[in-house]
Amino acid sequence: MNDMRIVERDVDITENKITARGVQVYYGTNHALKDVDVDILDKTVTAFIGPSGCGKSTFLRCLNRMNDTVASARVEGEILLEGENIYDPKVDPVQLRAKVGMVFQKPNPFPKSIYDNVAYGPKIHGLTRNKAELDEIVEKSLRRAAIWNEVKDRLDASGTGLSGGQQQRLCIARAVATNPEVLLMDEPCSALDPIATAQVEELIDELRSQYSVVIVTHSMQQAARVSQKTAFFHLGHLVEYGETGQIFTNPQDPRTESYITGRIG
Ligand SMILES: Nc1ncnc2c1ncn2[C@@H]1O[C@H](COP(=O)(O)OP(=O)(O)OP(=O)(O)O)[C@@H](O)[C@H]1O
Repeated sequence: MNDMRIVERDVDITENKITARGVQVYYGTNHALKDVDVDILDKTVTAFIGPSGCGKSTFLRCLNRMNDTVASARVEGEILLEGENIYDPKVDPVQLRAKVGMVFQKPNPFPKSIYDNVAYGPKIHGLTRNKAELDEIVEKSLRRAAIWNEVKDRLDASGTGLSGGQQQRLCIARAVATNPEVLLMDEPCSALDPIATAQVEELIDELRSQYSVVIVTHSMQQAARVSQKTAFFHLGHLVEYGETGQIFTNPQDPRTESYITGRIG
């Protein structure tokens, strides 16, 4: 793949956060993802785009072993997080998911207080020694998710009582509370109105100063607005990966061109 060579040439290898090589995913006999190679960079937003059913979410879920929870799913190949194989039997998937956090399509706060939603991860992973440290992490995470000012006076209120956009930012606060290295977002704005979408997109841009962010989106406009790198998937193949501007203005593969010009979808 030409674009892989461009990335390898232009980017200092130390900036690589995740390296995937020869990744195959099967659901029973359905070969859903075929021989995917990609380098996901640190402090970068990478968008996964492509028509429905092409394997975007499947690949995203490989990156924190969420596919482990699907009985029929089988993953082959190699996925390295900072050089370590995340599928090594020694790796605890729960610990992995603290390092590679995930935000889902539909905001899914726990039916607990706003405070407890954010405190949950640091508590189960033993990241704090006392209440003062936990308070500090909760505040820092809510600030990072740009929702602190809206909730600071009602931290004991239920997370499920917030608006959809606030719930999604609360879920982002929950994901960053365990100090992850990578944030995976599966269509994080699809249940949000345009104002909440704009807020979350702005937040994604801010988050990239600290994390490697990977976002699955159906919206090419969103991919163009928020990402620096884009990967185009089609029928289980990663067809093209490169600079977002280049993918949208000068795609190298005719399938990418057909998709971005609306001829396949
Ligand atoms: N839990 C599952 N069990 C069985 N097959 C699945 C499962 N999840 C996905 N698949 C299959 O894997 C293929 C890729 O699906 P996937 O959800 O990854 O695509 P996608 O590009 O994210 O699609 P969409 O944009 O519609 O969400 C499809 O053929 C789908 O039917």
